[in-house]
Amino acid sequence: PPLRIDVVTIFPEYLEPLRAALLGRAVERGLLGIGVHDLRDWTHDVHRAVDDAPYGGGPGMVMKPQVWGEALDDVCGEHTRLVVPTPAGRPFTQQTAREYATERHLVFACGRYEGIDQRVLTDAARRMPVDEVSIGDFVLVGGEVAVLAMVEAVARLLPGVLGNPVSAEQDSFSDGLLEGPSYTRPEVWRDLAVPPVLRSGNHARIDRWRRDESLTRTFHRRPDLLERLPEGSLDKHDREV
Ligand SMILES: Nc1cc(-c2ccc3ccn(Cc4ccccc4)c3c2)n[nH]1
Repeated sequence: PPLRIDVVTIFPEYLEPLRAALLGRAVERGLLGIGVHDLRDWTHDVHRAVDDAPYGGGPGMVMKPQVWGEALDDVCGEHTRLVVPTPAGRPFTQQTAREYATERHLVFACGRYEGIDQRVLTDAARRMPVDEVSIGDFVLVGGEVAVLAMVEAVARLLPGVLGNPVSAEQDSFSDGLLEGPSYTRPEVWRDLAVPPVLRSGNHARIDRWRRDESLTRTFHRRPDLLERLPEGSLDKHDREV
């Protein structure tokens, strides 16, 4: 059965982009299921309160455990992995996306304010795997944008979602290096010419040139990725680049 994704948020409209374009069509074609739920549907008070002041003081508000507990009781099932975006999370990487693409059911809990009462995650972890994940070392206002990014990264790995599956394999991060530059017509644009090797038809030379571009770009922009390459990833020529 296709992967099912549910998102719980106080701003369901923030997740509308999941209904558009490539992802929207994949849902229409039954390649994955997406449900978006308004957290306030699980409130019982007239003000539909989802937040309260933090114990111990400090700025901002914290999301109430009771409301989240009831929402997750309804939305999560026996095959659910709960994913909670947070600045304090483990890094979400392409490897994480690959793992999530093999799951049966992902529930994304979108926090706002200063976050969700920690007991919600502690309680959920009694029944299901719970991942607190960060999409990068920058601070957002809530989890919704992080969920949009993660859902897109996961969905594109699902069979049939991308037009040309090959490009998912030659991912920026599949050989551990950054993608090099890309070019298309015209051959000269604002007096800038396409690198002649790409028009040579010599595919061995083209592949070597592209790999050299990837190595150079990775060395300059993400030297950390070069440290983490598996042994033997770089041949003698690579090292000379
Ligand atoms: N990678 C990443 C994730 C987030 C994120 C995710 C969920 C929430 C829920 C509330 N906030 C605001 C917040 C700001 C600072 C400290 C604590 C909470 C969130 C931020 N920011 N950056």
